[in-house]
Amino acid sequence: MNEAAKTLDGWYCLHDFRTINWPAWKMLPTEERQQILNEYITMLEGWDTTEKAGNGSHAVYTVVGQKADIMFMLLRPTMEELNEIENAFNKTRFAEFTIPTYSYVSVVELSNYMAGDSDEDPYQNPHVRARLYPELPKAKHICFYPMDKRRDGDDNWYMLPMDSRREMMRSHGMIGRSYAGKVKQVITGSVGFDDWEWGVTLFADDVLQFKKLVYEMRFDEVSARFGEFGSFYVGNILTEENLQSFFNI
Ligand code: VOV
Repeated sequence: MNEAAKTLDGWYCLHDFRTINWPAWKMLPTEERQQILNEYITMLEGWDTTEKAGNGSHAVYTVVGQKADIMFMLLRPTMEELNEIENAFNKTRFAEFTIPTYSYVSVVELSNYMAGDSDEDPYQNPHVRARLYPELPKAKHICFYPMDKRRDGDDNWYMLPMDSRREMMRSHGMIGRSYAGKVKQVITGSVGFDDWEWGVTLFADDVLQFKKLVYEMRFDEVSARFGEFGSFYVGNILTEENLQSFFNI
């Protein structure tokens, strides 16, 4: 049997995409809209408390285009907690004015392609921990898409020997590293959890860097030969400061 890459797995991850039912939202009296927003803000403050305690992280972005209006990215130590947050959100009054459009379930993942030989427990390494249990950056922009590695005839990633895969991942990592300080990536594994094999979430203050990075990677063998991609979602951060104007009618 071919050697499977070993993964380190961190926090569980839910990407939740919603459109806003603007016609219904518009029908509400201003005061009621504000009450609903206050309840929503209270929920976000709860998430902030969890984040500050180091027990999870979250990101809230508006989505450009018609695939969704807002997206939540939630990280928690267990699948149960993700489900609890999802259910709690669905029971808020605010959720009554949202329509789910897409969701993605995964877990923060690091593979051992780049790992050196060491006897230490990687889960105790602070650098590894910072990547498995990340505080999501408050970057201006987010880009999310799911992807697979191809399994088709001669282009079957899963039939390649470990050394070939490692070599290609090294090249992938080199391109990625040249975007250090411009794009931060969070790779989440979703084999057995959702319809694609990975979720790719990118954060940047300059939105154009997403296009440059993804385009450059298309010429790199691992993406050129083996990458298969789902829908792309791109958006802008929804902070507490711009939340009022976003929901204002
Ligand atoms: C922002 C830059 C960036 C950087 C630095 C980076 C580096 C690295 C390293 C070093 C490694 C391997 C070890 C590990 O950490 O797991 C990976 C792993 C991975 N990547 Fe990556 N990647 C980036 C960015 C980055 C992008 C933009 C994409 C999408 C590809 C594209 O064509 O659209 C991607 C995908 C992945 C995936 C799906 C995996 C897991 C593959 C597997 O088979 O297991 N990735 N990645």
